[in-house]
Amino acid sequence: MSTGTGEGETAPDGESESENPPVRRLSAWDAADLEELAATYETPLYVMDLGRVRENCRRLREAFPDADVRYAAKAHTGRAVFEAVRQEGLGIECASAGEVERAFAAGASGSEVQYTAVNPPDGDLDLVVQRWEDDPDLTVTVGARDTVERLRERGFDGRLCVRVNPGVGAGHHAKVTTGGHAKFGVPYSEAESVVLDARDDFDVVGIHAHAGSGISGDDLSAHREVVRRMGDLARAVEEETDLEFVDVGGGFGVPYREDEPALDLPAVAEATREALGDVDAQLAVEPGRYVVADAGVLLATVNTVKESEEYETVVGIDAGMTTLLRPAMYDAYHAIRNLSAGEDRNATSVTVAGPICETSDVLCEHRPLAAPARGDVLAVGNAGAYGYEMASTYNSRPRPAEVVLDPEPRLARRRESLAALTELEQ
Ligand SMILES: Cc1ncc(COP(=O)(O)O)c(C=O)c1O
Ligand SMILES: N[C@@H](CCCC[NH3+])C(=O)O
Repeated sequence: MSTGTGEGETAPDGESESENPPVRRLSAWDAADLEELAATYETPLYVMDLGRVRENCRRLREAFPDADVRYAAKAHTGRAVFEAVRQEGLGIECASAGEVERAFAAGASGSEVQYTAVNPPDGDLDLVVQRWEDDPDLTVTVGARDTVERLRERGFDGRLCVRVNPGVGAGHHAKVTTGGHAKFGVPYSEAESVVLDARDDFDVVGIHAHAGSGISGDDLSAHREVVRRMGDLARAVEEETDLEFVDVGGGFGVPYREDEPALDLPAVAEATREALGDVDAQLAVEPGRYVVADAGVLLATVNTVKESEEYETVVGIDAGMTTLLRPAMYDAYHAIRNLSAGEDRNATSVTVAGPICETSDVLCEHRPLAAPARGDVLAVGNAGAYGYEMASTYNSRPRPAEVVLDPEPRLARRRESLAALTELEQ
C-alpha cells in the first residue's frame, strides 16, 4: 500500500520537497488507501505509517549527529513503533515501569533504556530495580531526593541521572509545561548538591531537564535558557563527576495546522548546541511527538448530520474524546479531512463531535469541511502522538483498533471488545 504522498504534495513556502520532508500533512495521505483501510478494519481506526516514523528518526539523527537521541515512549508505546525507532538507532525514554517492560518486550536492552521516574509508586521502583539487576546498563533518572533515597533502600547503586526543574517552561499549553512547576525535577537551586551527594552511592552518569511539550520554532528563548542552565550545571559538577550526557529533554513541536510551517530542526539543533556551550559530556535529546505525530491518522465514520437554523451543523462521528483526547484536554487543533467527499461537495462550516456524553467531546468547531454525509469517512491528522496512548474506555467505549503500514497494512492492535470492559470485575 502506498504510504501516501499522492495529492496535496506541494510544499508550503520554505519547506523542503526532499524525499524526507520535515512534515507530512494530512493532505498528503492517499484518500483511497485510507478509505480502503476503514472499510477493511472498520472505524474508529488508528493508522500508523512506520516508514514515516523511520524518516522522522533519521531527520532527528541528521540534525543532532553527535547527540544521543532517545524516543520518549509516552507518545506512542506500540511495539511496532518501538521496533522501528530501535532500528533507527534511537534509545527509549520511559516514564513508568510499564513503559520499561514494553521496551524490553520489544527487544530493547538496558543500555537503550532510560527510566524517568515521576513520583514513582513502589511497584515501579521494585520492577525497575529488578530489571537493573539483570541488566545493569539501564539508567534511572530521578527527580526528587526521595527517589534517590528509595533507590538506595532497594540496593540500587547503578547508573543514575538527576532530573532538574530548570525553572523555565515551554509548550503548546499550560498543561504540558513541565519546567517551572513543582512536580517535575529537583529545583535548580538544589540540583548541584543532589548530584554531588549522589556520587558516593551511585554512578552519576547524567543530568536531565525537560521544559515542556510542543515547542514552536517561533520562539526558542525558553529552550535556549533551559539548555544554557543545563550547560552551567554540567560545568559546575564536571570536576567531581564523570557525566556521560546532558539530556535537555524533548518537546520539539510539529505543525498541526495545514498551513503552519514545520519546525526548523537544524536551527533548533544549532540553538541547542550554542546554548549548551562546551561541556565534557554528550548532548542527549528525547523527543516523542516529533517521531510519531505525523506518522499517524485517525479514521472515523460519520453517523449523524444535524442541521438546524439555530446552530452550525453538528457532524457526529464514531470517534470521540475517548479515542483522541487532545482537543478536549488542551483545545488542541487537528486537521480533519472528508475522505469520501468528491469535488461536488461544497465546504461548509461544521462542528465535529463524538459519541461521548460530555460537552467537551468535540473535535472541532467552525471548521470548513467538504459537506459531510452519513457514512463518510473522516481522517484526523497528526494523530500518531498522544492519540491511542491517551485513549480510555470512558462511557464503556472500547478502545479503537490500530493498523500499521510496514509498508503493507497489518493489524497492530485489535479493537477492544465489549467483553474486555468487564474482564477485571470480580
Ligand atoms: C521527561 C519528558 N521527556 C520527553 C517528553 C516528550 O515530549 P514531546 O513528545 O513533546 O517530545 C516528555 C513529555 O512532555 C517528558 O515529560
Ligand atoms: N499529552 C500531551 C503531551 C504531554 C507530554 C507529557 N509530558 C499532548 O498531547 O500534547
